[in-house]
Amino acid sequence: MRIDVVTIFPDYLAALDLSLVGKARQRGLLDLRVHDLRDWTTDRHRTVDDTPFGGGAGMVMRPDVWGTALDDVLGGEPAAASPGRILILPTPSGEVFTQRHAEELAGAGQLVFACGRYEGIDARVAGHYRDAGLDVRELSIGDYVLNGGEVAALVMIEAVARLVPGMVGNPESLVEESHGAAGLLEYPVYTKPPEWHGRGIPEVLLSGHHARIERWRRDEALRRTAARRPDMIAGLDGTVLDKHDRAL
Ligand SMILES: NC(=O)c1ccno1
Repeated sequence: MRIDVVTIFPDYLAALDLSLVGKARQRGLLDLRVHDLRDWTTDRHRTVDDTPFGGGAGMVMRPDVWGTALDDVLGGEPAAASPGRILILPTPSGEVFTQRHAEELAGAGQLVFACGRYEGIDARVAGHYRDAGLDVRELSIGDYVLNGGEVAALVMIEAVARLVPGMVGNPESLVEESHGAAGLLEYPVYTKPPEWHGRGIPEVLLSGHHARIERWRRDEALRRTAARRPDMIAGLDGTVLDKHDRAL
């Protein structure tokens, strides 16, 4: 998978050289490229923004600079001729990014993140590439406002990259995670020492009885989800909950 990030703060993406994503880059699992938007400016001040039409506070990022940058990063072909490519604009006004998005995006050939700053990117940029047939997503990582799209891009890249085959050592570890296939939050986990500040381990986890352990973990996942995210319980497919679950 190729991931491109276009930003006026390339150093913000330095974290992508670390940990799992960094190792994946070294192993050739991810072709991750960070671009400085100002490299596509033509004036000596390397201007990327201007005042908003209609007035108002702040500045808006120019469509002409973004257009030349994205045309280059998208390979210069007509965008529509490139299936498997997705242009992502992180924005607080976007659809909320979820694990389902991460799973879908992990199957793309190329993700291009356009990180806006100031009051955002001129709306014609998204429209131009959408009308050209490119899959354009305006996505938010949550109901709050950041100073730019870089942190949101980091969050989405990590959530996606870890799902790319070969990224995590044991793919099994992805199965029971929160927001995974079961549609629940993950159960509580414990490790050594067996006692800590007078707190022990749930007995069942020491029993070696796998069926009981599995049942306990599912019960805890259901209890935790019902307590913290009742909306997720409401959204469960009716066939997911068995008689025992419903009795909890
Ligand atoms: N909530 C967000 O994803 C966001 C992106 C840029 N500013 O806020």
